[in-house]
Amino acid sequence: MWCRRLSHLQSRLQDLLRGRVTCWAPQQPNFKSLFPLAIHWHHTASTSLNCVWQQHEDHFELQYANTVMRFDYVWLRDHCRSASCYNSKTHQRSLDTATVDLCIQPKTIRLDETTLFFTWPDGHVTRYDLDWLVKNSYEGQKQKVIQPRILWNAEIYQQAQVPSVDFQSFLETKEGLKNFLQNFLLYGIAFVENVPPTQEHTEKLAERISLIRETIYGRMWYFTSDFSRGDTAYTKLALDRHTDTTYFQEPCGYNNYDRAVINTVPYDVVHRWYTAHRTLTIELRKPENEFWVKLKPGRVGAKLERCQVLFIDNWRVLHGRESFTGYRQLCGCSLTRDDVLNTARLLGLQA
Ligand SMILES: C[N+](C)(C)CCCC[C@H](N)C(=O)O
Ligand SMILES: O=C(O)CCC(=O)C(=O)O
Ligand SMILES: [Fe+2]
Repeated sequence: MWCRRLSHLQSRLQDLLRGRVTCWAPQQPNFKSLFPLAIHWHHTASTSLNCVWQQHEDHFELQYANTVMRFDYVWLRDHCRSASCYNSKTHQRSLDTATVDLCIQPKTIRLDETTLFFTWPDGHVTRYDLDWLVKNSYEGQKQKVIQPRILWNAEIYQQAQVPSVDFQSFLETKEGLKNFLQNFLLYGIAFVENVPPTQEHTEKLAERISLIRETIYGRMWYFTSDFSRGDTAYTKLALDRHTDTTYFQEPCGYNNYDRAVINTVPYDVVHRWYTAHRTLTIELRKPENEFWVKLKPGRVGAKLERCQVLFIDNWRVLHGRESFTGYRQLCGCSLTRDDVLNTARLLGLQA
């Protein structure tokens, strides 16, 4: 009898969790006697809402919008949006999380239309809209569409024929900026064309999407092969693929030239690192993984021509150059990742 009831109960619970049952009352009057811990399954009045929830000993379980979510009670108290717990003007928490009892459980839970009301032992009431819970739950986040990233090699990128964005459109239209950022997020590189070949215009472009990051090389850098800095970038030498500023606590990404002495791990770990480094380097140096771009010069002699600006996501794409002869000048800057992603999000992109 016990195992039958149990299997019967389990199958009903599974039905419930799979959303096949929208409202279900225990079959036997002495249902509570079956389990030491009564399982409170609650359901909505209208089946259209199709919301089922259960108050467990240590968490709250909610099935809604085809998602089964589980919430810790401290989390439910901590994320309260009541006037005393949350500053809706600044979107900041006023509640001191450290004052929430880690063993807190709601005294009552009530669903009214699409709002759940949790009443806590001290009488405080927290209300959650069901859609807010889906959007902010761990299970809801997992389903969220994340910004796709297209992994590419030279052939894939060339075939993609990714359009550059024109300088004017990038600076003056939301569409132009959004298209640029969409490509940048997808591929990790993106071009702006027809840019007047001046540091000021390059700076204007950069400030359109981010704050400019001041580094030891200055805010906007304008450099040539004059060895004005003790760095091979300021020479005519070829530079193998790399990213810059790896010696900073908040680097753009990693770089073999600037790598300091490895002395933070014992020799056997060092050897594993070299093996991994070799695997990565071999992959990076495969010709099919190299995309060569001949940057259009903006100034040839006294002649000024509009040129292009290349944005690189240093966390995804490395850069380098061939050795060269003659005079060559490059202007650019480093951007702060948070601000680039923030601009993309403000335009509705998943960044
Ligand atoms: C010339 N420019 C200012 C662009 C940066 C030079 C960076 C040099 C250094 N090797 C590094 O990788 O950080
Ligand atoms: O000269 C170039 O094209 C790039 C040099 C470089 O990698 C750098 O300055 O960080
Ligand atoms: Fe570099």
